Amino acid sequence: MQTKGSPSCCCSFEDYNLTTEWLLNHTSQRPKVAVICGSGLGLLADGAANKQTFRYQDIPNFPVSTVAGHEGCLVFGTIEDTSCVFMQGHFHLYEGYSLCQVTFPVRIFKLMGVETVLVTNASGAICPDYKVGDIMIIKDHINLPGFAGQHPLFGPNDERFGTRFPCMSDAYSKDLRRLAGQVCSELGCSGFLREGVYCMVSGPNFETIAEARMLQVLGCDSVGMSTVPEVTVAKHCGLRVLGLSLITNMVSLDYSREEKVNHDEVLQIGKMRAEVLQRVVTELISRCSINTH
Ligand SMILES: O=P(O)(O)O[C@@H]1C[C@H](O)[C@@H](CO)O1
Ligand SMILES: Nc1nc2[nH]cnc2c(=O)[nH]1
Repeated sequence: MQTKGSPSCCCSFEDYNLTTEWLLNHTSQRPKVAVICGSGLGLLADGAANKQTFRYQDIPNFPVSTVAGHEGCLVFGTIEDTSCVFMQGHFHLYEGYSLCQVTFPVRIFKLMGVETVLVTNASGAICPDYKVGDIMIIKDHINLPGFAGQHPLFGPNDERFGTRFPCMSDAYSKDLRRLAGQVCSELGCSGFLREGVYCMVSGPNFETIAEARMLQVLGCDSVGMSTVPEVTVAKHCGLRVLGLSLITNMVSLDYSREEKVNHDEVLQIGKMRAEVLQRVVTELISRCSINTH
């Protein structure tokens, strides 16, 4: 596999197979659900039993995490009867990875037999009604880097994974969104639960005020630097997807605002909501297997 920064797909089917075989030979778990933990949300794996952990650096072909709040571990475990895999830390374009590398684990999960992917992230609120600490069920997304030619499915299409022109109008499973809403209200989260549109920008800088205003006009409720490539690749290869975004800060839409967002604040809000998010994720997974596509 090529290293950082390749413009289109740099991973061959053999690369994916090699990593899949390695993992299948090193764990007896056969995960059905994969959870991708966003910034500061690695604790989501704590609800699993029978855990087995691999560091990314020890897994052949796996990228490594370079950002604070991303532990860089793949954790296998079980929640009730469901075998799961958790990514404690995921990869970003701004780290210098190609989108093929960013999304590499998703295809590994597919080859391992995963059927459902639960993506989580930290994002800033564009919608002025949102509050810090809100949990937003992702209803839809805007792939801003994709508009500019940074797309994970660029290059020759491998039909073994999916079609050349995947439909994205139903990227986030309606059934899973409904289930997430139910679980959140049963767990007492209705007061800080939202459903909205997530927009990906490449980062690493946070938005200028003019950019934030543009995103608001475009219909975005929140903005972050991840998730969309993973969801696109997951949908391409037929996985069903649920996305949960933790609102960690309000994005400035006004030149008079004095607050300045920073990554430490993002991680701090992650810590504040980690426990409740963990309960939501654990409950969702335990009910996932009895809810079909
Ligand atoms: O990895 P996610 O998308 O959860 O984290 C967001 C985007 C940046 O990585 C980081 C900025 O604080 O938070
Ligand atoms: N682009 C972007 N990413 C974020 N991740 C967490 N907060 C933010 C934000 O305000 N903007």
